[in-house]
Amino acid sequence: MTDRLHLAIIAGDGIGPEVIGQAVRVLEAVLPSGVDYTSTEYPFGAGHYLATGEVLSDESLAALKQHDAILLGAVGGDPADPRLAGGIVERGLLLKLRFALDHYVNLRPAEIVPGVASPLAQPGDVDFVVVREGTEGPYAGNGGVLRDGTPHAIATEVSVNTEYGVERVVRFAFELAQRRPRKKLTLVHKKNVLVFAGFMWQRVVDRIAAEYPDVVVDYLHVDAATIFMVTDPSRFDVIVTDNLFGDIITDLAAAIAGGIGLAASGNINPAGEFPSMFEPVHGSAPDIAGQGKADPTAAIGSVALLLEQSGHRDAADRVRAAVRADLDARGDVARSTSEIGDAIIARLST
Ligand SMILES: NC(=O)C1=CN([C@@H]2O[C@H](COP(=O)(O)OP(=O)(O)OC[C@H]3O[C@@H](n4cnc5c(N)ncnc54)[C@H](O)[C@@H]3O)[C@@H](O)[C@H]2O)C=CC1
Ligand SMILES: CC(C)CC(=O)C(=O)O
Ligand SMILES: [Mg+2]
Repeated sequence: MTDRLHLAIIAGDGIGPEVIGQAVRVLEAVLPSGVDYTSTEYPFGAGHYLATGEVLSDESLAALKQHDAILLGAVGGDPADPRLAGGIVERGLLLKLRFALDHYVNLRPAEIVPGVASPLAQPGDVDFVVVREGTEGPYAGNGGVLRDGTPHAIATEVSVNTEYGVERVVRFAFELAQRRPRKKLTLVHKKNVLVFAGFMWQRVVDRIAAEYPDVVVDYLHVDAATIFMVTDPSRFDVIVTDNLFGDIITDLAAAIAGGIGLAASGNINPAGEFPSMFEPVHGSAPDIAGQGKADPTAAIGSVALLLEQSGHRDAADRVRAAVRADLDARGDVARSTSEIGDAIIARLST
């Protein structure tokens, strides 16, 4: 346990500030009194970029590195705004942070808890964790356009997979699987077509599996994984996968586990060389921004992951218990963002 938490808050765009407002209230309500806690808000996001021209300067990155953890809402503005073309904020801020802070583990748990309705006809057990690689794959920025603007333009987006990068995230996933009761790890890839990267992932999994003989190892092509996530989610325990597949299947995982408004995540730098960053799986949801409709539960669940990673396990458990109690009592009554925050805070045990 660390007794210092100097937190950076990037509330971001759209519903980001709405959900982060509630998440910070919860965090501050559960932090043990002896912790040296400070919070610093940073304005980064699409709005800040449009107002100032800064996405994330080197000085800002250096300032963020001084913190113990980062809590992020969501970034991204109107996709139709030509000034934001090319994912300038998503890539220049969010991905830049994940890469610069070496967040090679993108941890995304999915669980149906009592009181939560799943759209699945027969929900079964949804209780798995996706370990998504966070620094490589097609998101690494290796690509370009030839003959741009002509009828013969060629666009490439190269998936980068290093043995080093794959090995460290696969090892993390095995460690996690070994600590869980079912001890099962599923590699999700597309090795029947993406043979160069897929074979590397499989080879690394096979090699590391020898060190974890009590972990059952499975493989699924990503397309089949989406079938089983809907028809038989109980077959998953820990999933390890690359950056792109992990992005896609975790929105699906969120949907089957009660909705994107509930899905928390952590961008983890396991060795603690750099601050880890915690954020809901969802984006800035411009379609509901400013209406008090956003569910802050995903952001609050991300606070639980932050507390856990910072060594405050009791506080993390208190947040999770309060979220569970609230979900169990929620019913069909529509509540505003702040009403959900109030209800969860009221359920925090002492
Ligand atoms: N980590 C991040 O900062 C991310 C940013 N984005 C960015 O966010 C913007 C919008 O992206 P979309 O593809 O529309 O994905 P989105 O996740 O923002 O929204 C998808 C759907 O889920 C709903 N939704 C999302 N969060 C919710 C919540 N907490 N409560 C209730 N409903 C919620 C939205 O209203 C929308 O109908 C884009 O600019 C995108 O690039 C997208 C994903 C992640
Ligand atoms: C906006 C993307 C860069 C990120 C994303 O969708 C995610 O991490 O889930
Ligand atoms: Mg996503």
